[in-house]
Amino acid sequence: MWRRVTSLSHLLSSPKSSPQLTPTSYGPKIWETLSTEVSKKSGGGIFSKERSPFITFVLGGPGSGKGTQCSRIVETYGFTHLSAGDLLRKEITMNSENGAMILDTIAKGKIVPSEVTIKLIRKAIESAENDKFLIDGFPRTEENRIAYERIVQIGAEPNIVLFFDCPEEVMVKRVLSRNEGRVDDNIDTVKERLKAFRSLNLPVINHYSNKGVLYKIDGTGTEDEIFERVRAVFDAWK
Ligand SMILES: Nc1ncnc2c1ncn2[C@@H]1O[C@H](COP(=O)(O)OP(=O)(O)OP(=O)(O)O)[C@@H](O)[C@H]1O
Ligand SMILES: Nc1ccn([C@H]2C[C@H](O)[C@@H](COP(=O)(O)O)O2)c(=O)n1
Ligand SMILES: [Mg+2]
Repeated sequence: MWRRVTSLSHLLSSPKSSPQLTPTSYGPKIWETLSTEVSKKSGGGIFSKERSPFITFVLGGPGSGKGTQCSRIVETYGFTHLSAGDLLRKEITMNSENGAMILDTIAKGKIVPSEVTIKLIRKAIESAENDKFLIDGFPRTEENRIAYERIVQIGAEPNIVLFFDCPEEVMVKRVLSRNEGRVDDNIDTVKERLKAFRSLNLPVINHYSNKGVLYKIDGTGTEDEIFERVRAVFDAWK
């Protein structure tokens, strides 16, 4: 298991309330004890004492650079990258049972019901052998977050939450220059996605800030400059 080895307090986002749970306040030993107790009582979430992976949620508005930075983290630190958006888009491509509903929702810049997204994430985690995951673009809403906590049960809190903080005009410019044929990369849908980000995702980000696990990263500058900021977080764990 990765343990934090260096102080990161200068990177932690300011908590909204106190007292705070900081990453050091639940070190591996106490964690193992708690996991065992919960495991005896619970009906079996996807993690167990034998398997409690290191989970990083990667959050930020549309075009804030989540996917780009996740690729760099994968290369450097060996995480498995699970993008909620990519998992949903795959359902559209495969013309699955929910494919049409997902397409309609994404095209409108809205959020897909949590039970659909969580099933895809669950399946992806269960079929991977890695013990380090980057879950990109999830949880997007409080409903997403609660759905995750229900299926995970043990270790419901992520170890780290990265938040790429970026001005809206920079995000819009990046999304509109992305040339990947995404149905939601147009100005009308981007406006809706920004609205959804402000009203639904910011409360989730605040939740993790209050829990003391949020690392707010300046998402402006070049990809290399941003990755240097990301490295400061991951190099402090091993
Ligand atoms: N630092 C950067 N400077 C300029 N362009 C960037 C930077 N980081 C990413 N990009 C480009 O901006 C676009 C959006 O980046 P990316 O796909 O990583 O964002 P995202 O947060 O995953 O967005 P979404 O939520 O829409 O999936 C991409 O075309 C990417 O190549
Ligand atoms: N938890 C999620 C993640 C994504 N979606 C939908 C809505 C997003 O606008 C779209 C694209 O996601 P992205 O690739 O930008 O992360 O996918 C969702 O409903 N729930
Ligand atoms: Mg992305």
